[in-house]
Amino acid sequence: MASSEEDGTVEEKETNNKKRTKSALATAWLTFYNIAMTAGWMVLAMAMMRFYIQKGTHKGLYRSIARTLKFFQTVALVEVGHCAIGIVRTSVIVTGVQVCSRIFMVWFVTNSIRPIQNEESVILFLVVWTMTEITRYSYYTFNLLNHLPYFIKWARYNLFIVLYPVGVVGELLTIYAALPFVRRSGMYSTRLPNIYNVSFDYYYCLIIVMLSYIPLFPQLYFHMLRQRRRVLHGEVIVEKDD
Ligand SMILES: CCCCCCCCCCCCC/C=C/C(=O)SCCNC(=O)CCNC(=O)[C@H](O)C(C)(C)COP(=O)(O)OP(=O)(O)OC[C@H]1O[C@@H](n2cnc3c(N)ncnc32)[C@H](O)[C@@H]1OP(=O)(O)O
Repeated sequence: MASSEEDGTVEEKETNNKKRTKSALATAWLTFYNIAMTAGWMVLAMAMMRFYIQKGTHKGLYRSIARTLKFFQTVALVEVGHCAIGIVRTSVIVTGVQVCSRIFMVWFVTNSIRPIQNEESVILFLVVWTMTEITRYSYYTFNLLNHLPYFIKWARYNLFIVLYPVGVVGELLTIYAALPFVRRSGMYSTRLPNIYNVSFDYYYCLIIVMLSYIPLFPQLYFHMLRQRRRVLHGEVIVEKDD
């Protein structure tokens, strides 16, 4: 009896030690990740400002920052992994939609369709993304270090009220501007007849993506409003599981 109780205690201690090591490792990784991402988006912000000050135009700005943008936005895919393995308390679906829509905008719209790279709408969503990400990653970093200045917390849970819709407008206008080129060039499309007997039209795919903002964006926006109430006003929010 005594020995089984002792065994239980040893097992409990081992489990607790494992949990502590796991959570220390997770915290160390997340701190490193968030610092690197804050730095990355700050580099992007500075590169955009320098370009605009030197050239006096937004034309060519996208190409000048494309590599850095593609790198840091693509790396954000690991955030879906963070949710999946449970080291951050966020929904895989919410994070997945957010990250995938950004990656789609970068790789399959802005980067692949050169004629739209100088559109003002591209600059609009780039500026908005940059402001959002600098605030978001600095919030996570300071929060993990338990030294969170109130203005960063305030910015994280207030700026999105304006930035989120403005970013979405920039993204939608960019896709809209891409439509005529995609229709003319037939890019990423296959027409029948072909050996696979499959037809795909990227033009209609882009229209479907634009339409999918109607049901998806409000969900992300209301999710953030709930997070805002929870963090700034201490409300207890019960969210449905994934
Ligand atoms: C394949 C094609 C698909 C196309 C589909 C198209 C449809 C798309 C429709 C939608 C379009 C959206 C487009 C996006 C546009 C823009 O981004 S515009 C710019 C403005 N954007 C924003 O302001 C949105 C910002 N986005 C987010 O904040 C996130 O992406 C989020 C997932 C929505 C955030 O949600 P969540 O993580 O739940 O909120 P938080 O409060 O930040 O975090 C919750 C808890 O998790 C902790 N945490 C999360 N990440 C980290 C981390 N990296 N490090 C450490 N901790 C983290 C966080 O601290 C919280 O913890 P607790 O306080 O303990 O709860």
